[in-house]
Amino acid sequence: MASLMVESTTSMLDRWASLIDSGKQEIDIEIEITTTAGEIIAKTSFGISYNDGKRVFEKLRAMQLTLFKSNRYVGVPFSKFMYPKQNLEANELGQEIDSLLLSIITARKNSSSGQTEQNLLGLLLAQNSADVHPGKLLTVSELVDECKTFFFGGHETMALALTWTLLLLAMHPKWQNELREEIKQVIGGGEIDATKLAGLKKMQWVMNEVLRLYPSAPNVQRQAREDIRVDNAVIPNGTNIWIDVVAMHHDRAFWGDDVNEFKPDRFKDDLFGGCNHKMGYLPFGFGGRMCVGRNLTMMEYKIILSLILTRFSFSLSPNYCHSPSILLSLRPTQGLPLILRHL
Ligand code: HEM
Repeated sequence: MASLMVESTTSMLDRWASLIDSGKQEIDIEIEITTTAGEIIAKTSFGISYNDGKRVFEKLRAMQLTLFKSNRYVGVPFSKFMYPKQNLEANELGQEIDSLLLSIITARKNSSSGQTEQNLLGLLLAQNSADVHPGKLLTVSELVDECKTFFFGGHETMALALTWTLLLLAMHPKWQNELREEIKQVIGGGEIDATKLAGLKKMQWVMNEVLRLYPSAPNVQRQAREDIRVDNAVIPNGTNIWIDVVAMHHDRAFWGDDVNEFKPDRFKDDLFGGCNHKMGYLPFGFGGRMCVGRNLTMMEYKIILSLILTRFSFSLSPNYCHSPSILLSLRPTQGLPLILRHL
């Protein structure tokens, strides 16, 4: 997987280099990184090219926009009658996405190398045979659902974590230099060796701090399975609960007076960044449903950021307009224009 990540990132950075050489120093980083993260998940998880996955991404994005308008009413009785147009659109998009994914799965099943490929889809198909798990097979619609979660969950949150990182590093050039120094010491000048990535400790603090200030998954959902008493309030069985991660990560009572400052070293000696509540830091959720992609995220984040930092320095464009907004994920709604320079 690491070599596929390096390949996609390098072609993005070569494109940036050509743009700079042709006199265009300002680049909208958010679009660039989202496209590259999409290409990486398409290749590493499904063994397909970005162009083949592109239609799925486009439909998923359209569905995200449609659902966002009505998603606060998930679980509210009769809510589907409140937004009939959006619900109809979302249903149609859902069916189109299902059939696109189904055609990817069918093509893989029918290909000679399909079930032996070492990517998520290859492994899912190989495991999903009666010889390996008698009686416990996934249905086709469950396979489609798994693929959908990975397609969507596997690139946007990741791309946003990097986008917010580049914003904060552009605002704190001291941290760009600290990370460059660390990359030099840990990785050296040659090709990236994935086994050395764990040594990038400061980069890990930076990632943790970025996900604290701008958690790309801004809330986590749960459903009460029994009546739950919290002080004097009772949350009735069956209630859908949205846990506001952004609010918790910005709570002065948990983090202290410097809560809104970018201070990666708060994670230096503490995995929870000095938060005084054991459930106060939840960028990847918690418990049995915690993000299954978090180790992959750390690897991809470190590879892409190392490659960027060793080729370019960057600062914020005067055209940047700070507008974080929740559209299922936490996004910079006006993009992230940066001024890039060759190192
Ligand atoms: C910065 C990057 C990422 C963030 C912030 C993030 C965040 C999250 C969060 C908050 C959840 C819900 C956890 C819960 O309910 O407790 C989740 C679930 C999930 N994530 Fe991620 N994620 C990231 C990257 C990825 C990647 C790269 C993949 C796949 C390659 C992925 C796949 C999934 C899947 C499949 C689930 C559902 C797990 C389940 O329900 O059992 N995520 N993620």
